[in-house]
Parts: sequence; structure tokens; C-alpha cells
Amino acid sequence: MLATLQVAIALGSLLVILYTILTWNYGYWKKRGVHYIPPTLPAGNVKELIMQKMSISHMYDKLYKQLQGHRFGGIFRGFTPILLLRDPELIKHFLTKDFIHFHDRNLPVDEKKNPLGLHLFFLHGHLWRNLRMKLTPTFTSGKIKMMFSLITESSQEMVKYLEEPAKKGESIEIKDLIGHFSTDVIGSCAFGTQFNSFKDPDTGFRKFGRGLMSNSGGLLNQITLTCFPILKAVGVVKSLIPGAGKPYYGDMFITLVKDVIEYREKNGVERSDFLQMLIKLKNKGKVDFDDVASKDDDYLKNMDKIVTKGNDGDLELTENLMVSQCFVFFVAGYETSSSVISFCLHELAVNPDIQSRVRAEVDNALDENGGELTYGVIQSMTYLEQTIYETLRKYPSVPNLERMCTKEYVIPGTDATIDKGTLVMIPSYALHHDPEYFPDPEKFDPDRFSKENKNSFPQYSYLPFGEGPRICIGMRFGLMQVKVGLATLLSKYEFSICEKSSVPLILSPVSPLTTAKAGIWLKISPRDS
Ligand code: HEM
Repeated sequence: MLATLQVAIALGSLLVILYTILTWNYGYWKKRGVHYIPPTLPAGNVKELIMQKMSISHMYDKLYKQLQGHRFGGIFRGFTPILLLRDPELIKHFLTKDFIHFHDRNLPVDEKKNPLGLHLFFLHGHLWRNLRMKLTPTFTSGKIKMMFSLITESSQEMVKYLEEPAKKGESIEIKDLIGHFSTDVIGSCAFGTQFNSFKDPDTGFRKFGRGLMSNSGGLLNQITLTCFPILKAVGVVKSLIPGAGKPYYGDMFITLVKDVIEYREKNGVERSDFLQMLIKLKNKGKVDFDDVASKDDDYLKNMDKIVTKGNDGDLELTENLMVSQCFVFFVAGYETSSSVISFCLHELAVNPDIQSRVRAEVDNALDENGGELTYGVIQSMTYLEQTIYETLRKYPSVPNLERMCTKEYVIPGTDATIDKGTLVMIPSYALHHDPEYFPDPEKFDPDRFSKENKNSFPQYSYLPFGEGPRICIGMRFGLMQVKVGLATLLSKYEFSICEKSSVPLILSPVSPLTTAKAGIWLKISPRDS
């Protein structure tokens, strides 16, 4: 009897200790006097995300709404405290004005475990800064102009491929198809290689792209690790999810890029692509800004004035570093651009009047230029651009921006201090759907971005490419690719809703990016059929 009582007391004490340890972090925001949403064990405030019942966009939208009336608030992802920002003025401090306190993302950099992870998106501190400074000139408008013809060639392949399905009025899953286009664009613009995805949809790189995005094990791993960092130490997640976290087809990617570099160096071959600029960087230490740099490039040129100062020691561009940049260009460019084009086509199918207006603009611009699509012609299509901005508002490819506090910080206008290492989340999707900034947010209305209306919302409430020194480096390249893809498709075909279309679209609960759960199905027909 006594023994049973002793066991029960020991067990009870153990449970109390365990509970105290597990919930220790849950006092984090209270201690700092920060308003927070009460967490529950063990998921904190993100139970629906962990249970895969809600998309990441909707999860943080829900928390954003719960914090209504506050400029910011505390939440918990598992046991990890996160500061969720709501007020665009405050967001400006975190992303730009006080960047020195928030220059990193909370992503692991380990060359041995992940040789493809040494890229701009992941890198921290001075290594990131030095690399960003070196790579910035690769993305000027002059360099992008040089790649324009490579993008239009790939778009022509796409148009040709669609002739048959359009004649038959078929329903197609458009995202997968646009994935062929994005793969070919990256192949020619990043690696100077023809992937021919339309002719051979099972080419290694096409498979690589598909594999990357369907590797939900990788996402699960990432979410689980950020929610419960203790598991990192014991390596539990790795053993639970086979293949999780490993770069899919990573070895193949490394081999391909290294082979191209070796071939070019041995044979003195030069092309106007990203890889060539990386090779130049390796050999010369720099890529020149274009002589013809436009006014838009001022921001890029002034990068060194805003990014954190410090150890300016030269950065050696090793082969692994070069391959990693190719990898991030592939991943970042592939998924985001495919998803913007396909979400846009979905909205144009749901709103045929808007589709007709965009097509009329494309037709006029082409007519005035003898039917030829040039860099200048594409820049003149302002309604097309508004339509893309509206697509990125409703479906931001990256639904949340994250920063890690790199130096203790007092939140402006308060006495609350956040420690180095604290995670900060900027919920772009939620801001883009806040009726205070974008009335009737579910309505697809490109006129929100017209000349007259585009200043009606605060700058930091619209963040499809992020902001500040860590803004998307490929923004102009991505926009160009999306514009060319859409203009060529709309000049030849019509898109409408079919039986398989889901209206409204349901977002995937397993993807870290904004993607449609069951793909994007549309009927394609020749124009005016
Ligand atoms: C429409 C297409 C694209 C969208 C919507 C997009 C969106 C974004 C967003 C939201 C970020 C995070 C910014 C932040 O945290 O403030 C980002 C970062 C980044 N993007 Fe893009 N992106 C696109 C295309 C591209 C392309 C084509 C490339 C490469 C060629 C690229 C390369 C990168 C890189 C390297 C970063 C990390 C930058 C850094 O931390 O310094 N992106 N992108």
C-alpha cells in the first residue's frame, strides 16, 4: 500500500516537473509585458497547422485576427515564442529601419549536412551581406534584358505545346504545365542548358522541381523542428520521417552544375546567364553594374549604405557556394513564378471581363510593335502588371516573412524588450487580406494597383517580395518571367472554369508556400472560339 503510494507520488512529481519544463517558455511573453494568445500544450497556438487541418496562410491569418486592436502580439509555435507583427509602421522598423537587429532568418546553415544550403536565403550575418553585395549586380535591369529572349523562347515552346489540348478544349492542371515553362526558363537563364521540359516532361530537372514541392516530409520536419527544438538535439524527427530534410535529387543537381562550370572553364565558353556571372565573380571577384543601369537600380546600388556594416573580409566563392546559389535560384524561381502564373490564370478564368481587358492590352501593345514581344513592349503593359500585383496580393507565394532577432531590441513605443534569438513573424497573407487596407479582400480587383489607387494602402501592408535589405533579389527577374508567360498565353488562348476547377480555391495545408490543395484545373481553348 505504502509502496503504491510512493510510486504514485513519484509519478505525480515527475509529471509536475515535466509539465513545468515543457511550459516554461509559455511565460515568455507575460514576463515581458507583451499581450499574447494563451497557448495550449503541446502545439502552442498552431494546432491546426501541425494537424495539417489548415494552410500556413490561414493559420497565421487566424492568429492575426485574434490580435486585432494590437500593433503586435506574442504567440507560440509549439514551445517556441514568436512575435507576430500587425502594424505596417512597426513592420517597417523590423524589416528596414532597425534591420541591424534582424538581419537573419532562423534557418540552419551546415555545409556538411546540406551542401546546397549555403545560399542567400539561408546564410547569416556577414557571410550573407558579402554575398548579397556581390550578387546584387547580377539582377540589374540591364542583365535581365539580356535574358529576355531566352524567356520568350521558352514561352513559345509552351504555346506550341498547348495547341493540341486547346483545339480539343481540354481541361488541364495548369500549375504542372507552367512548371515546365519555369524549368526551361531557369535552365536557359541560370545554367545555359536546354531542359526541353515540354518535349520530355520527365527530364531529371523537371522531376527535381516536382520532387521539391511534393516533399511534404521536408515541411513536416521543418515545422516540427521549429515547434519543438528539443527534438533537434535527440534527432527524433530525422528517424521518424524517412528522407525528410534531405535535398531531393541533390546529388544530381550538384553534378550537373559542377559539370557545366568545368566544361565552360575548360573550353572558354561564355553565355549571358546567371552561371556565367557566378563564374566571373569567382574569377574576377565582382560583376559590374551595367553602364545602362536604370533608375530602378538605385535601390540595388545603394545596398551597401543600408546593410549591416562589419567584417568586410573578402568572400571566397567556392564551388559549393556557387552551386548553392544556382540551387536557390532554381527553387525560388521555379515554384514562385509557376504559382503566380497559375493563380492569375485561375482568377482570369473566374473573371472573364478582366481576362478580356488584359488580352486587349496585350493585343494592342503587340499590334503597335508589329507582333513582336520585346522588353519595352512588356514594360508598357500596365494593366497586366496590376493584374499580377493583385494575384500576388490574394495569393502571396511566400505567405509569411520571418526574421530572427540578432541583437537585443526594445519594441518602438513600448518598454518591451525581445532577446537575441527571438523569432519574428510578418504575416504577409493576413495583411494582404485585411479589409482595413484592402476592402472586400476576397474580390479580385487589379484596379487596387492603378496609378490613382496604389497609394491607398500603407507600403508595409503589401509584401509579396518582402522588404528591406533582404527583399527578394530575383524580384524583377520573376516579374519579367511571369509577364512574358501570361502575355504569350493570353495572346493565343482563352482560359475558363471547368468541372474540375475549385472555386474558391482551397489552399494546401502541407505546403510552406501558398499552393492550391488539388492543383489548378482550367479549360483551355483557342481565342474567340
Ligand atoms: C514572382 C516570383 C517571386 C516571388 C513572389 C518571390 C518572393 C520572395 C520573398 C517573399 C522573399 C523573402 C523576402 C524577405 O524575407 O523580405 C524572397 C527572397 C528571395 N528570393 Fe524571391 N521571389 C520570386 C522570384 C525569385 C527568383 C526568380 C529568384 C532567383 C532568381 C529569387 C531569389 C530569391 C532569393 C535568393 C531570396 C533571398 C534573399 C536574401 O535573403 O537576401 N526569387 N523571394
